[in-house]
Amino acid sequence: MKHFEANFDGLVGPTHNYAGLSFGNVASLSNAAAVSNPRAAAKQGLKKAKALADMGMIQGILAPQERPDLHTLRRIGFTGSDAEVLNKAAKQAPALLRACCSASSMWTANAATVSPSADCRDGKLHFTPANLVDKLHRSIEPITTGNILAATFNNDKHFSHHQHLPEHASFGDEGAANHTRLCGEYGETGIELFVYGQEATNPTAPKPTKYPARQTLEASQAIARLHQLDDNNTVYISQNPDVIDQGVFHNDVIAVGNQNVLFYHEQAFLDTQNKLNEIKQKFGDSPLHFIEVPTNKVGIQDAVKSYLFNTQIITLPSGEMAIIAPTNCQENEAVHAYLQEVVTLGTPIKQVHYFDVKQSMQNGGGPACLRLRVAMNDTEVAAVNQHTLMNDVLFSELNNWVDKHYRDRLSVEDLADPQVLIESRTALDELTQLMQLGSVYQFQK
Ligand SMILES: NCCC[C@H](NC(=O)CCC(=O)O)C(=O)O
Repeated sequence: MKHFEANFDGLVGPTHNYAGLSFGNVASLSNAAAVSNPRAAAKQGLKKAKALADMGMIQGILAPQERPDLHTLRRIGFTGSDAEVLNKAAKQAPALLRACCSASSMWTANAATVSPSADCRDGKLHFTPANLVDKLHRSIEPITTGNILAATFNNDKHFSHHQHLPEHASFGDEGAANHTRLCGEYGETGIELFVYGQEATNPTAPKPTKYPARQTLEASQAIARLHQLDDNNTVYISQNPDVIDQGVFHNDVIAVGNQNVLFYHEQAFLDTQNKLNEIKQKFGDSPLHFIEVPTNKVGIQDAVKSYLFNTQIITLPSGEMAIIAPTNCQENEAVHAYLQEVVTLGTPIKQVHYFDVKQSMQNGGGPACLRLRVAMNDTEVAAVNQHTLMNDVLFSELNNWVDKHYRDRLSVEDLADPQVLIESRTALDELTQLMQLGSVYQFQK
């Protein structure tokens, strides 16, 4: 049996915009009200996804969500025709309208936590959509995320889909962005690392003071129970609250792992040495590479700005590992120098590839945010909805679809335009046919 790690990238939706919705996410706040280019954003994402497929990786695409979210606007009391609902919301509660228009589901690292079958007692691959309760605009994602995941991984024999955790701050869950898996070969049982920002039921535990901690220990533990993980293969690590207060709103802004490599900033965690020892002890005797980046080489601000750690580390078919980095890393002197050095350190990382994902970066989403990792064996890959897998045909179909439906300019004022809603629904309806997803959206029910 062969094993792979697939990446499922979020297709950027037609309403991609800069609304400044994510307090604690420096890029989102600093680009608030900038004019976006949804067409360029979608194409930047597709280009990265296709490049990975061309490198021999299994690459999938997850469909975007329906925005503006008329269902939520009606649920909070706006009435009338669709155009009237948009108009009333724009006049009476513009901030709520903006929250209902974000294309934030594109960051599929926050779509769900995924545990491969080798780690789970029942031998199935488990998915739990993230509840994303810390941010209003993201808290409206999980139900449709669950629909899209079920339509993509549509085989009950191999895939187990859970409901998102209870919608309360005690269970704040941001999905795979706070979850890393270390393993030997992808098919071997791995060590699942859960990184949290606060303990909901222990008020004296460390937590940030300026910005919110989006992930709780209680949420991480609930996921581990649901996914039937073994305690001997699970490690819980507290994020360093000081770095959350400097803009590290998810662990994947400061650490990333792949197979036997953990790449992290020296300030990423609390109790680092003990946690590294626990990982080593649970990982066993095979070689493990901890690549710790010191502050005197790359400071937290440089890491947050460049997204050095929001890179993907992938294992190429040759066995070599490559870092998939945003071009922003090339533009930062200290980070670029570090990346030139990292391939010489004698670790499995031998290559760095740069991609322009600036439309996403301006909202705080780098290459790693744009993808959900799903380690699978060949039987499981065969059980995936094949119309979601990237190849020459899907790439050209999706590019044509974007050209046909997406605007190249969108401001927050445009979000109230009923025409944007019509364009978005027309596009998504066509997409569900193209990717054979069935009716995953409210407007299709
Ligand atoms: N993993 C990266 C997630 C980025 C995302 N940004 C946003 O939602 C910004 C949206 C806006 O401000 O328009 C977030 O913070 O959850």
